[in-house]
Amino acid sequence: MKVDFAAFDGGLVGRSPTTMMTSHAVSETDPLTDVILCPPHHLAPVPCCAVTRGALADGFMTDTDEAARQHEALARALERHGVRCHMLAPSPDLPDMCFTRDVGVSTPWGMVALNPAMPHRWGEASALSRACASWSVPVRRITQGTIEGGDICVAREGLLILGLSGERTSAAGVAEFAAPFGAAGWDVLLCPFDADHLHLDTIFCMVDKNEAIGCLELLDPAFVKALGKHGIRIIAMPSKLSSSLGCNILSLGSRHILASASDAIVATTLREADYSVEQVDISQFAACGGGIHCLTQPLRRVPS
Ligand SMILES: NC(=[NH2+])NCCC[C@H](N)C(=O)O
Repeated sequence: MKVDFAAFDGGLVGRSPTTMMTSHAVSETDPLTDVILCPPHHLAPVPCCAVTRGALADGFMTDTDEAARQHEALARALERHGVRCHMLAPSPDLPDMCFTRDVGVSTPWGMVALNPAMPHRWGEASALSRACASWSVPVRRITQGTIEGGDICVAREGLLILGLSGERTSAAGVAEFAAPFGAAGWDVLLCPFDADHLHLDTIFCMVDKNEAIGCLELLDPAFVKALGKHGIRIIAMPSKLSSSLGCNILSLGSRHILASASDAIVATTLREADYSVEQVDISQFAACGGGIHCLTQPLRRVPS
């Protein structure tokens, strides 16, 4: 099937020569081949999370041109690593739409369109479903409760991790999303955390099959212990990275990491641990509550 990217008015349209698109991921750290992004044409600070409320109190206003430059640089960094970027068409009434992570997840059984808790984000899941239909990518939709992608970590084959702050992701959303994983024999670990941190991915992200970075003091001790039992080690990061979005990284696979330029400690620590790290400036997005992990929705990872 030939995909007509001319139908989209996103800033980077036409960059993906893909003819056949597939949604598939069994981990957060297998080599990434395809990602869904959305240009930040209509990015605006919505006072729906602690970080953005703080930015607004400090007088922050989005600089649309700068946000577009930063997003282009992120897309270029992904492409340099061989990742194909598929663009959603940004919608003027969806100010958080560039945070594509939150509205869909690729699983071993294909794409799941999620059910965001925030009313201003409901239209994003429908937009994703429409784009997937145009790409002939089948989509299953969550219908019970709420669940956002920042709380979902398909850690590795056999292990699903779900964040539960009680604000964005609900027990009913977790139950529906986790059901196929449980049925396939996967372990499901829940990580309760303080809603001030918005999503699990602001305080915990996988960097390799058996390794994660995390703001250790903000993570539930029982969760940390359970991860240890699964052989997953957490490289501790300072708690302040939750609000700077520094912990919110993307694994490109094979120990290659995209990280924010804001916090040198992530890059330094990971390089010392034998990762290669590329840093990009995402300050416009961080002020709106999201980082690199939030800006990227993996569509396909190929198990190494
Ligand atoms: N996966 C994430 N941490 N996403 C951040 C989303 C930020 C967005 N302003 C919201 O509050 O919904």
